[in-house]
Amino acid sequence: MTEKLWQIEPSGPLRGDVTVRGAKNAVSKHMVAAMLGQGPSTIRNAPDVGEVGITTAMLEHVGMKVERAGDEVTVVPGPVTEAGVDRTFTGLNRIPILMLGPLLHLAGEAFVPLVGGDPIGRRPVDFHVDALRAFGAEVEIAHDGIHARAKRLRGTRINLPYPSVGATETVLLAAVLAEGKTVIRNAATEPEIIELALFLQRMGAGISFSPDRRIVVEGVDGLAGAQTRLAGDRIEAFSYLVAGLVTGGEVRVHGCPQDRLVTPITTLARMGAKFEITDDWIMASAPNLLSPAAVQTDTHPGFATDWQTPLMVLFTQADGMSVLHETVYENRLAYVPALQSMGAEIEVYDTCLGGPACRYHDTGAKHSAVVRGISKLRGGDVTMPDIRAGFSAVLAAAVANGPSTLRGVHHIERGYHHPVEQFRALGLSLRSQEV
Ligand SMILES: CC(=O)N[C@H]1[C@@H](OP(=O)(O)OP(=O)(O)OC[C@H]2O[C@@H](n3ccc(=O)[nH]c3=O)[C@H](O)[C@@H]2O)O[C@H](CO)[C@@H](O)[C@@H]1O
Ligand SMILES: C=C(OP(=O)(O)O)C(=O)O
Repeated sequence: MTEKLWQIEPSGPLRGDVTVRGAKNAVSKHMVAAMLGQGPSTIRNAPDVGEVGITTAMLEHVGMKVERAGDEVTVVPGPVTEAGVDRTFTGLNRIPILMLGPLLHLAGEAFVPLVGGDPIGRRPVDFHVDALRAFGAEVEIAHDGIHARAKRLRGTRINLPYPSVGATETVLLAAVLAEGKTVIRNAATEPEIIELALFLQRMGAGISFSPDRRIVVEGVDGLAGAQTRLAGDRIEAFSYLVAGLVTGGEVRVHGCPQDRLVTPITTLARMGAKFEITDDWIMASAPNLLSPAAVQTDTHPGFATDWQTPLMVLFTQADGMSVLHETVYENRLAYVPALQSMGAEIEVYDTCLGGPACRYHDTGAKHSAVVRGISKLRGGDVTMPDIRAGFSAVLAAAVANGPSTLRGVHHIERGYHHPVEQFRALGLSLRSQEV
């Protein structure tokens, strides 16, 4: 078995232009929604990432046709040939759980294997299961996945215990073709949810947004195919802006609208970063040493958990003690030992630091961090545990004193569009090797 690894030499300030495409999750979810159309749907500005390949194979397995041409993905719905996602997809990503609702609409029954995604917490799917049961589906949880059955889903009232992104999407995908009205309370409002809802509306769904995290869906009898162009990935955009800042350089990110980055731009500006923002691009630079900060991750419009890992590396280069409180996933600081092994002075705690108590306050989960800057980082040999932690390892390697070897590169390739080319264009000495 060969392993791909990246050899990184610190190369001074990273400078230049990066263009981001749509988010890995957004493409996959639009593809799942497209299964419900009575004609083909086309999704533009799709990134060239591993995640799209996985989701393509899942859709093809159940009978859909998927065509890729440049940055376009076209889904041509066909009769469901297999009312379930194959067990070979177990653990590959989190998309199968979103296919339950659509498969129930199309085939009256569905099986999905255990979902994966990054190992950043327990990530249960109880909200999804409870919601589908509320729609009238019979759902049985087996050791290897979830079986569901329903003649016709009926609109219902769902009050999510937490504004879960995935569960809100499960409800949307079930509600659009359910009989009657569905009201989702405590819905997630992340830009990717709005983007998916707009696409469903284009397909003919009856969706309205109400104040206080409430979404109302009037079920319709059929949906048509639709076309859309995805907005740029806000996680990727933020990560490259930080790549410039952390190395004392300046990265100009194209393709991600400013309104997706309001919160982290303000966070970085409070630390002393200077921004130039136009309708087409955003550029960040740090003329002086950055100040430390206290940041708590949260659901939208708060500071997203997926922005946390690059910020942690930036904290190691800020002038003083910073605090990070992760409130979305209990195990999302599991990558900290890798940064510590490269010299980062970070301590993790099981208490809620720098913000009010969160769901994890008495669980023993180490979900707060205190970071001492400026930490002198040294090169290391690090295995990436997940996609966002992987990006932080690249940033740490870029500012370290000495070369680094990074393993587990497939995590980054699952979601970042052509990362080797992007980093090299910014001036990073990065050698990709199969060993
Ligand atoms: C494929 C995808 O879109 N991934 C994103 C999605 O993950 P994902 O949709 O899995 O994240 P959720 O918003 O559902 O999770 C938020 C919190 O709710 C909990 N929860 C969720 C569902 C459930 O049934 N029960 C439950 O307890 C989770 O464990 C977590 O603590 O949103 C996250 C939060 O913005 C992002 O970090 C991920 O990149
Ligand atoms: C956690 C993430 O992805 P997934 O939910 O697919 O694991 C992520 O994109 O940061």
